[in-house]
Amino acid sequence: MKPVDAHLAEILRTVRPLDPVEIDLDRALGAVLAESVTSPVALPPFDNSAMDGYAVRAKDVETATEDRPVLLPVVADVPAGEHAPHVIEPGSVTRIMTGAPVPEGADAVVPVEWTDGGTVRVAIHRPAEAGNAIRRSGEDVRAGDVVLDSGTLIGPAQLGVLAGVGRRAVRALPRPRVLVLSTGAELVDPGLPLGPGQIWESNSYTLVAAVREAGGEAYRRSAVGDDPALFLEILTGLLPEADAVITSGGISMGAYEPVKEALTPLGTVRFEKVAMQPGMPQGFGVVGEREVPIFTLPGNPVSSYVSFVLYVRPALARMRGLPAGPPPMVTATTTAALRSPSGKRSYLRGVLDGDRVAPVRGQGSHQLAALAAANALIVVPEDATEVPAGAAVEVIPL
Ligand SMILES: Nc1nc2c(c(=O)[nH]1)N[C@H]1C(S)=C(S)[C@@H](COP(=O)(O)OP(=O)(O)OC[C@H]3O[C@@H](n4cnc5c(N)ncnc54)[C@H](O)[C@@H]3O)O[C@H]1N2
Ligand code: MOO
Repeated sequence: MKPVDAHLAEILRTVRPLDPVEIDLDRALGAVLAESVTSPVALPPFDNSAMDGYAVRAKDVETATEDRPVLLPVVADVPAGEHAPHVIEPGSVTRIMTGAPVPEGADAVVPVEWTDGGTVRVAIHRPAEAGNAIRRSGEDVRAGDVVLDSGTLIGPAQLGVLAGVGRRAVRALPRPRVLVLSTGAELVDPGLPLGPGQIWESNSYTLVAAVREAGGEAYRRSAVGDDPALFLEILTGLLPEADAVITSGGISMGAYEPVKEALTPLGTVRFEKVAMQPGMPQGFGVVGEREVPIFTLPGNPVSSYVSFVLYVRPALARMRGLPAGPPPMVTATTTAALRSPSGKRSYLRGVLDGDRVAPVRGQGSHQLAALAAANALIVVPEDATEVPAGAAVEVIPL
């Protein structure tokens, strides 16, 4: 059987980062920058007020106290967005709002709370030091500064700075478009009634969600049936829109294995047994002229999700231009004894709580509810068949 690490290594050798494209800011969340972004202007672009209050000369208010406020005429109002250049003469002030340009001649802002709030004449009862509540031009970013390096993952704050430096679009690696196809004649979409021998289709829901969580855009085509020709027709029809394909089911030893039967003749997808449980039957390769990577995951629900975590998630990271490797692990103490088949790496479902992990009841690869109760996979190495309670184990948080 093929070792887990060898299977991942083969996948990561095959999968390439997507080509960068121009992406509008509104669609750029989760994309990875393929350019470094500089600011065309200083930020803030002009000296502006950090508070609502009065723009003053600090010297004019230096004697102000609660008992002996300084009385000054208010010569203008400066709301944010104002562009008329105001100048204050010694002994006068303007009203000013947060974000409004500081008038020429003023060197401090007195917050409204230190005044009587007057609009014609204001009584100021606390002095302000020069520079008080003024945000200087360029103190965030200078014109020409790099604000984001190439390779940066665009999250909410990065979108904010892109917009803040006036960018409408960026050159970036897009989020991979992933087609999720589930096969099986016994599958019925949730919401429809079950007939005899049928079950509700769940894998595509798990996998679509997992793709989205991993930064991809997912498209579902559920319950494709068990006919290899129809499977191939559907796959071929949807392939032009996909950067990667995930299938579930139809790859093991049964009489009706549509995925294996349809893809084996192409010669570009390999079906093999990987030394792991769950998830032993695996297939990986490329399809179509664009050599789109395809992950043919086993149909058992726990097997397909575990396979996603181990193989597809790192591959999507590589496609996005992010660091890609095995899932991060932490060490914990198992609260109960564990069993694992010899020669296979087990990924047991567990609940990780601090530095302790408890295996859940129900370790079958069909046990959806047990998977949903877990928040971690407990890794038992190939050479271990039993692990006593209290032993240290490696755990993959989910
Ligand atoms: N003779 C052998 N039989 C099996 C072997 C084997 O080595 N020799 N391997 C077993 C293992 S391990 C697994 S895992 C499964 C993998 O089978 P397939 O990938 O071909 O999947 P199916 O047969 O289509 O389905 C397996 C199981 O999962 C349920 N299923 C499938 N798709 C979905 C879905 N979208 N939503 C919910 N449940 C799904 C399906 O009803 C089956 O119960 O093969 C073993 N057999
Ligand atoms: O190895 Mo299969 O994936 O038990 O469930």
